[in-house]
Amino acid sequence: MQNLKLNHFYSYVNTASAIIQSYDGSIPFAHFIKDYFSRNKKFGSRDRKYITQFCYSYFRLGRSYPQCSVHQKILKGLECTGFKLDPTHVAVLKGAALPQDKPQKIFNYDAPLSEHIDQAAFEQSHLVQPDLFLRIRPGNENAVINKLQLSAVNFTVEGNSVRLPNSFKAESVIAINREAVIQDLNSQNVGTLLELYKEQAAKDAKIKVWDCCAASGGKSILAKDILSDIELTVSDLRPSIISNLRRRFEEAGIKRYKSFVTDATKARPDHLFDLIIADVPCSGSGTWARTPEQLLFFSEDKIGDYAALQRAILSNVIKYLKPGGYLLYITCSVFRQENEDQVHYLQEQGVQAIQQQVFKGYEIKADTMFGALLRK
Ligand SMILES: C[S@@+](CC[C@H](N)C(=O)[O-])C[C@H]1O[C@@H](n2cnc3c(N)ncnc32)[C@H](O)[C@@H]1O
Repeated sequence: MQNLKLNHFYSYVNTASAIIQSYDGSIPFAHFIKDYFSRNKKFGSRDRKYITQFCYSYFRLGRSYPQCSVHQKILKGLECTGFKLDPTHVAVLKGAALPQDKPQKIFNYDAPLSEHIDQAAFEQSHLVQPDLFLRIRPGNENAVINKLQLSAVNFTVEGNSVRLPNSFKAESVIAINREAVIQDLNSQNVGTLLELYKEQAAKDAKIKVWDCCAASGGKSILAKDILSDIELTVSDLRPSIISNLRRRFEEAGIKRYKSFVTDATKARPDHLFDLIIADVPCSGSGTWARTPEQLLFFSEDKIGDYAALQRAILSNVIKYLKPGGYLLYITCSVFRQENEDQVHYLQEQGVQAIQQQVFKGYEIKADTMFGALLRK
């Protein structure tokens, strides 16, 4: 990075600035910039890498420096993310100065955060991209570790979690979904609540599990790996999501399950469940170090919309819990309204909280998640 020729540096700042100014937040920035490069073929892979990095450095500052130009914010973002700027770099600002103060409004929302989240540390964590994580599936520990060793990538292993550099193409080395799943560390750690369920739940019959917001089935595969012998039902809102899930389950070797397309606020499954997993749609605010454009484009009033949708899903699905059945509520949000307040709401409906926890990712280069295990 620091060997970058000055004329290239200036050109990348100008291009990143133009891209940022044409982006309106309506699609993820990763898709937007991919599309931009596919329309603008003159950029080689090195150019694309730098321009992308320059754009993300800008977004990582969130709403800090509202008085500054896009060029100033790109340079300040680079400085805050470890690029050593000298006066020749700053010359691209054509006489304007680089702000000297630290970024103050990276995560600039008034809504209260969940308990025990260190606001300052959480805010600063957005300057760093989280790592890539694999969860090794049972029985594949040696195979996965051997393959990673042969690939010469730098990695660390803790239990069955593997931490890798973000640029690593895991699918070129590992049979993804069969041997290991790509899953953020704290999404994996939510599994501790499934372990708790396993300790507490009756063991006399096959556990009936409904993953009511299944997406491509990350939590279902986790549940299958932890609870083993389950009768699994999955559902989500759109057919395309369920067909992705089917593909993934095939790779994962999960053959026996029921799937259907339904709105979980209105779903009417034909039987009751021992365990419902509600990994609900949410602000995603615990994951914005991966998608820092959200720091600029997410508007606070959407928190209430998500909270209302979550409540509608919860108030419907708890009807399909057996008496004594368990609910695993999960978000990747840091906002109290989507987390503890929803647990409180469930308690008001007569569902008892067994354990709730913020899985903090901001000090360990991972996402922040919230999970609660409740019992009807
Ligand atoms: C956080 S994601 C679930 C992630 C998934 N559990 C995993 O681990 O990969 C939330 C999912 O809820 C789905 N969803 C949103 N609104 C819904 C609704 N009203 N009913 C059912 N699913 C919904 C979305 O399509 C999305 O796939």
